[in-house]
Amino acid sequence: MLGLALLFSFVSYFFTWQADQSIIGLADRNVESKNWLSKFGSNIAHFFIYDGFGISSFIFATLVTLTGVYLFFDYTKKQLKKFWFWGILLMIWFSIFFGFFHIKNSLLSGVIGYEINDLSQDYIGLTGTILLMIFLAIIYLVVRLKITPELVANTFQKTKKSIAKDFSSQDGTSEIKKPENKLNNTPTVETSFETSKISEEITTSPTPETTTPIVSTEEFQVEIPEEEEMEMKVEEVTEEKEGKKNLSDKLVADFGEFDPTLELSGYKFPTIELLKDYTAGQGITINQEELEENKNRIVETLNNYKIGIASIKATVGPTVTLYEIVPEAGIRISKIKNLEDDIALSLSALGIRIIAPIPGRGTIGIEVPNKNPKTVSMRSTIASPKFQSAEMELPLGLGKTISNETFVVDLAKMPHLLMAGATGQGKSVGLNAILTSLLYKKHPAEVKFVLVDPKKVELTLFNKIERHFLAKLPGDEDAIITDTNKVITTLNSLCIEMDQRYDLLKDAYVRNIKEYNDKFKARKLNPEEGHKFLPYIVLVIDEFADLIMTAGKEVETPIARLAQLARAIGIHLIVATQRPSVNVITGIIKANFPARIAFRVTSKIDSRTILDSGGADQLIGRGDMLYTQGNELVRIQCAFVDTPEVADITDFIGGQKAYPDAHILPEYIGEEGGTTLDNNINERDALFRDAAEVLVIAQQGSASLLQRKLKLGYNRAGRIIDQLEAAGIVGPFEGSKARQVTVPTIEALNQLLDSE
Ligand SMILES: Nc1ncnc2c1ncn2[C@@H]1O[C@H](COP(=O)(O)OP(=O)(O)OP(=O)(O)O)[C@@H](O)[C@H]1O
Repeated sequence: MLGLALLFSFVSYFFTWQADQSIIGLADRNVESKNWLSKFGSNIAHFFIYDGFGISSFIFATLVTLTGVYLFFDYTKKQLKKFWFWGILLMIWFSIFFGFFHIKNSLLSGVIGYEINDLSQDYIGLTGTILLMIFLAIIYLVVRLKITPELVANTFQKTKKSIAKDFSSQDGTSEIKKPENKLNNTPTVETSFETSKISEEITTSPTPETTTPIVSTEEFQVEIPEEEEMEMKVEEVTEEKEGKKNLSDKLVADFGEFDPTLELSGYKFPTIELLKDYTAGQGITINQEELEENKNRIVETLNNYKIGIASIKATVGPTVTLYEIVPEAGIRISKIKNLEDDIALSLSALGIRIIAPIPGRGTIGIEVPNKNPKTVSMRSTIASPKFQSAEMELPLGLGKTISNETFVVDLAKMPHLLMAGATGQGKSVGLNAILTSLLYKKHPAEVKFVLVDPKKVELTLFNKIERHFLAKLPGDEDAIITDTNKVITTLNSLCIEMDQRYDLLKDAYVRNIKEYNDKFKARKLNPEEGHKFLPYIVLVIDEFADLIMTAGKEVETPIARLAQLARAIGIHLIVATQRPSVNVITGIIKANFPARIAFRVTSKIDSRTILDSGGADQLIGRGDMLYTQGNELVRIQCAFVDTPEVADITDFIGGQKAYPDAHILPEYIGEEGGTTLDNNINERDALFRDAAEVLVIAQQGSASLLQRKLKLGYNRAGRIIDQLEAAGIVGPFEGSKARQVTVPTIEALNQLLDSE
């Protein structure tokens, strides 16, 4: 508004200045001003125009208006600053410039313009002043308006061309010659620019005076690059980009991301109603009497041993209650730990566990079993928000912790799980809970199970979901493996699958299955090059001890290999065993299974084997378990899922549309599959002789020996063994035992081979 007021008063000042001049500065109210804004207008206009910068004060008024607009609309302040800087300079330049015409009209330059002009004429003379002004004008044009000599030359050339065109198409030559001459005669644009300015400023209103020539030159400036240079460049860039904007983007745009679940798009996840709610109406009831009683006994027992307690706190869990005590200052923790049995005796309870100290809390924990333990139902675990909202690749809802929190872990992060527990302590229920968790969270396209069940009865229910969730060897009837020999073949087949997956990952330049699948979903990997969506494979082995007993190293070696390498390509192992003795859970297996679950075991030694510490021997059974992932132990009450519930779930899934077959694992031609005993010398492996020597020296016909000594893959070693059998160097397959070597010495071997 101030800017507009200035503009109005400036404009009207031109008509009324002579009349108002006499009243300037007078505060007399009787005197009237003819200015549109009365005395304010005449005073302010007089100050700016007469005493200040003359006609160029309009630039100032414009700047003030512009500032108002910028502030009102909250535009960038940087641009505004630029306007002010150049506006003020332009105002000074014009007021000095109009100083030349001061005599004719004193309003043009204002006092400041006139004085500066006069001063400079005194010092550098009229010519000097004119040259200086021209110099300043050139600077303004080049710096502010970016009008460079090249641009001017270009403009001239263009105009020349168009004139020449017109010239050839028209007859009236004299008319066109005129402007051409004019253009040629003016060597720089500045001079022509200035003359046009002068004439315009004197005759017309001052506001457009400065802008008209500028705008016209700007138009020129923009036109040239747009027509000649810019377009060419833009075309090139976009062409290149579009060419490179890979096929995948186009495919995704056309078909959307690849959806692995498409084939079974109508698949319905099992509903929560299929699970029973064992806790219905139970809730967590706190038995105050029991709590008080236990507390008193703990305090009493400790007092008997002269251990004072500063404070005691209880947390009631589903099966055990944790009493956290803070001993008085100066009490040794080891003293309390040594009293474990005495406290157990005084509480007359099984399964007391003392945690001294509880990591991260600074207290000592005494876990005492509840008189009335609660069952944690699978239903409550699955329905818990923690499980439902778990953003995990393979979420497992294991049960509830001592503070009644649902315990959910990611199998993909573990990356393999070892479970141990004496018979009847809840191991099979635990396995079912794990499988149920995955069935509730994963689509059949995302995960496949390889189930090994030497007991033959534990996992049979899962047969019903064979064509949805199970993986099997080609040609096999049953997907659930119960036969030891099949286990060896399956494990080796998984090793081949692992190698193949690593090759795919390598080709796709990714490091793990998640990145690979993401890339595949984004259609960046070509299925024609062998790429495919890779489901997670979960290998579950029940009764591992039984397997080790019958197959020994033949099972251990591929398991160790899978455990070491398979995490990145999405093969995860869950191994359960009754007897966690050291010859079952060997060092190499232990090292690769950081996540472990221990149900109740019978001895401290077993507990140490599985957990590397005691504690599992003090559990109370029935799903009471300890979980570790390499660091501290967490006591969990395993979720309970009964066989009829599992049957319902597998019925529900099995009744839906399925894939034509189970997921087929790669074929493994091992020792067992050596049916083609064709003794063809020409088709022998290049390492045939070396392999024969290795076996003869070792007097042991095993494929894994060849793999180790000659650094071979399973496939190749198996093939060589077949060839050796065909050549009569090793005996036939003998189950878990290594084959017999029929050639006693190297000399005999050489003789045999040379005579062939
Ligand atoms: N989480 C649990 N909550 C309540 N009860 C449980 C739980 N887990 C197991 N039980 C009880 O313990 C019994 C034995 O469990 P389970 O069959 O899982 O034992 P196991 O360790 O697999 O035995 P085995 O090794 O002989 O197969 C179950 O029938 C059930 O009554």
